[in-house]
Formats: sequence, C-alpha cells, structure tokens
Amino acid sequence: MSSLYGSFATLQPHQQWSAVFAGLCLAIILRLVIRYLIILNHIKALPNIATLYQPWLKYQHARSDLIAFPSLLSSTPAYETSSPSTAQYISLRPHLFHKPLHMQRYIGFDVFGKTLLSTQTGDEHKRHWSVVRRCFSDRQMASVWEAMRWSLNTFISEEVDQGEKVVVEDVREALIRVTLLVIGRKGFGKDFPWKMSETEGNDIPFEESLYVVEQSVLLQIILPAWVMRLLPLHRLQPFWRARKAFLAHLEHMYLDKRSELQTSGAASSTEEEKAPTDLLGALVHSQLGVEQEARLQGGNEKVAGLTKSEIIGNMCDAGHETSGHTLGFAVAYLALYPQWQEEVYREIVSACGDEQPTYKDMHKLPLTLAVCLETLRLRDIVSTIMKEAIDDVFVPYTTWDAEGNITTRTHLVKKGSLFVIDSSATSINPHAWGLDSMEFNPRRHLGNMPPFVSFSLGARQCLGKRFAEVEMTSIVSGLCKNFKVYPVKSHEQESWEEMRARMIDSATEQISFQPGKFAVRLEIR
Ligand code: HEM
Repeated sequence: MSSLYGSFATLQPHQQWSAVFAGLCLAIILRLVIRYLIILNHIKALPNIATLYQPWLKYQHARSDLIAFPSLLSSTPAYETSSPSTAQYISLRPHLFHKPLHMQRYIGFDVFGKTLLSTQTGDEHKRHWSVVRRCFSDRQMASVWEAMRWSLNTFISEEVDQGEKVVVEDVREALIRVTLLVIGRKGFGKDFPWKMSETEGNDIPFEESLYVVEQSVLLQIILPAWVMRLLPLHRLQPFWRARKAFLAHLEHMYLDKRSELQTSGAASSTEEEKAPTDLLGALVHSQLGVEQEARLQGGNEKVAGLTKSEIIGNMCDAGHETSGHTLGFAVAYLALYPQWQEEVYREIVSACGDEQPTYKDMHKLPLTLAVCLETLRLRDIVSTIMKEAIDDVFVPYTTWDAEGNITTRTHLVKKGSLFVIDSSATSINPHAWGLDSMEFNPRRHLGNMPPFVSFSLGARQCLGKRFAEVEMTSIVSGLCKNFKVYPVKSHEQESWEEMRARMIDSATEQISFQPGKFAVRLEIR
C-alpha cells in the first residue's frame, strides 16, 4: 500500500488527477457490475428456492411448511411459507402485509412507467386499479379470444409448412410470438403485419423496437437507460436505441388515441359499447372517464386517474409472457398425455359441434380451461409472491411427523419481515392437493379444490386472470379442435419418461418460469 502511495507521490500533479479520475471510473464500473450481478441473481431466483423441479422437496425434508431463511434485502429475518392456509392468510390480509416495493422485482416492473402491479396497497393502488380494471370488460374478453385465434391461425399458416402434418420446432418461441402478436393487435390496436409509419424523428419502426425490447427485457429491467447509453459497450447501444424509440412510439400513440377519442365523442360516453377493445384505447377511454367524473364532481381533472407515464407503464405490463409460457407447458402436457387431448376434443365437439369454439362457448369448456389451470398448478409461472409484514403478526403453519400426523401451529412474524409465498410448492402440497398432487389431472379443477395461488389471492390478485384464462382457452380449444398434438422424440430410442423430463423439467427461470426448447408435431384431425 505504502509503495503504491510512494509511486503516486512521484507523479506530476496532472498525472495524479488522471490517476484519481481513472480510479473513480473503475470504482463506478465495479459498483455497477456488482449491482448488476446482485440484481441478476435476485431476479432469476431467491437462492433458497432453488428446488425448481421439485419445489415441495424442501418442505418434505423439514416436515414443516414454514422455513426460515435470511432475506437478501432486509436485515430482519424472513420466512418462507407454503401451506395454503398460510398463503391464503397472507394474501387475504392487505392491512397486515404490504408489497415490498424496494425489491428489485417491483422496481424492475416500473422500467417504462409506474404500473398497477408495483403500487403500494392503499390509495395508490386504488387510483391505478380504478382506471385499469375497466379494460377487462366482457367485450374486451370476446375480442381477446378472437385475436388469439387469429394469431394462432396466422402462425400456423405462415410459419409452418401447409399439409397434413406440421412440426413446430420450438414451441416456447412459437407461443411467445402468438401472444406477442395479440399484444400488438389487442394491446396497441395495430393490425399485423405492422405497416406503421415511423413516428416523427424516430427512425426505428414500432414493430422493431417492440421486438428488440422484448428480446432484451431482462437487461432493460436491470440496467438504467443512462447506463446503457453511456457504457462504451457496442452491443448495448441497439437495446438503448430500441428502448428510446419504443417509449417515443408509445407516447405518440397515447397522445393520438387521446385526441382521437376526444374528437369522436367516445371519450364522453360511459357506455361500455363505445369503449375501444384494444388495451391502449380502453385504458385511455377509462382515463378520460375518470377525468370526466372528477370534473362533474367539481374535482381537479388534471390530477384524476393516471399520468401519461403511468398509462404507458400499465400498457407495457399487459403480460404476454406469463400466458405464453403457461401455454408452452400446456402443449407439452397435451402432447405427452393424448388421453386428455381426446377428452378436451370431446368436450369441444359436444359444446360446438362442427363449428369452431368462440368466446360465447367458453362457459361450456370447463375441462379445456382446467387443462391450463392444471398446467399452471404443476408449472407455476410466477413462482414467488413477495409480501412484507407491516405489524407483528402470528401466521398459521403446519408440521407433521413420520406417520403423517399433522399439527397446526402459529409463528410470530416480526414487523418488517419479508415473506415469500412459494406458490410453486403451495400448489403441489400433498396435504392440500392429495397424495396424487404431482399427477397431471385437469379434472381436479372441476370440483371443490384448495385455494389456488398461481394468480395470487385477495385484493392484490392478478387483475388479468380472466384475460389470461380467455387467451389460454382460446388457443387450447383451437389446437385440440383442429389438430392432434404429438411429441417429437430427440432420438429414436427416447423413452416417454425421458421425453417428459426434456419437455417439462428442462424449464428455466428467467423473469418467469419458462419451458425449455422442444418440438411437437401437429396432425390435422
Ligand atoms: C398465466 C398467466 C398469468 C399469471 C400466472 C399471472 C399471475 C399473477 C400474479 C401471481 C400476480 C401477483 C403478483 C404479485 O403480487 O407480486 C399478478 C398480478 C397482476 N397481473 Fe397477472 N398473471 C397472468 C397474466 C396476466 C395478464 C395476461 C395480465 C394483463 C393483461 C395480468 C395483469 C396483472 C396485473 C395488472 C397485476 C397486478 C394486480 C394488482 O396488484 O392489483 N396478468 N399476476
């Protein structure tokens, strides 16, 4: 150290300044790299929830569904819980458990503007919720169904060889494209293929900016825009430019939609039939309605509802990834379990005869929806739901002995503790779902069932639940009505068990849990 100081002292003053400057730059870069690695690790998985493929195993070993583990971000002890009663207890008590908004998962969601998902329970949540909830009307759902079918047909006719048999080489990629197309059409109200003119001063077309942002979403969440801009890394520049262009397009589209609705008079109509069926249009229509209500009540319309950046944030949160990945797993299960394909096919034929299923038929297709829910139960997409205790609180949990005798207990959780509802494990807890909890059996969703936490529960449960259910039922019914789905072996001798492990268990955790690469063969019925 002293020799380092000695060498420093021998330098000329301007060289000393340069050395200090270089040292500072190095320290900043080092800090950024460390932050990047911590956040990456944090987003991808909490270290203790590493049992991705057998999420119940750690509870089975502990003979308890309450396991303590130190939180990454809080100095207070944190607890992980999986019992449905505990998960339900926490989810249904928003006055005791808030969202830990300091966690990167929620900070990351706000990258394009504040979203409903990352608002704190209370006034802020109510303000967002009152605008966003109006986008999920029955009319919206009917058009989501149609858009999904259109997107699936577009994909099948454009991307795979026409004929009696077609092979989809990468099911995950295909279904993400199908759901992304729907977000394009249903989200931004744009027909495909996009022929959008470029926004003034923006040289990257909207379609391109959306695809690049989608491809680099993890980076977009982790790295602030100014870091992407300033870091002298050649490969980061396209991501930064796409993000800038994407936001500029969205702002342009928002302002256009606002003035279009105001000029057409649709803005002043509260009738549901006048609301646009694309998500951006519905959001703007809802926002204009909230402003009008505030005006009529003598309030300040300028502060009513959401700001421009909040509308854009909520727009970007119109999840295609969650439904896309669930559908990827559902196709794997259908291919592996042909008996369920046949049952679903019979249900569709008895509900719709020779016609293609429409949204009006959805209530007659409970088994088709159950296939999607059962997929989600076994391959929970979100995996972890974070909560923070805002007061000292006793939570229920259970332990059991070697003979299986169950004892119900309570545990004192200190104010400020961080909770992770382990939804992957909760949904396969044999004490709640039965000893066959690991088996793929969609029929279990048709009767009484334990609380299902994959969409969360209570006041903060998924607002897009119905949207996702409609998207998934539309695709699964469309596939099963028109095709038989077969798995494609990776080599001639591959057994069913090996295929299952490859298609289901090769999943990875990115922003959400996602299937690995696998192919299926579709044969026209
Ligand atoms: C299979 C598909 C989906 C699953 C499994 C899912 C799951 C979830 C979960 C677990 C939460 C709670 C997250 C938390 O508290 O940290 C949530 C919240 C939310 N989801 Fe979904 N989601 C899905 C699809 C969608 C779709 C398609 C949309 C929109 C079109 C959507 C919109 C939302 C919104 C707005 C919230 C925040 C609700 C609030 O905090 O009040 N979700 N979702």
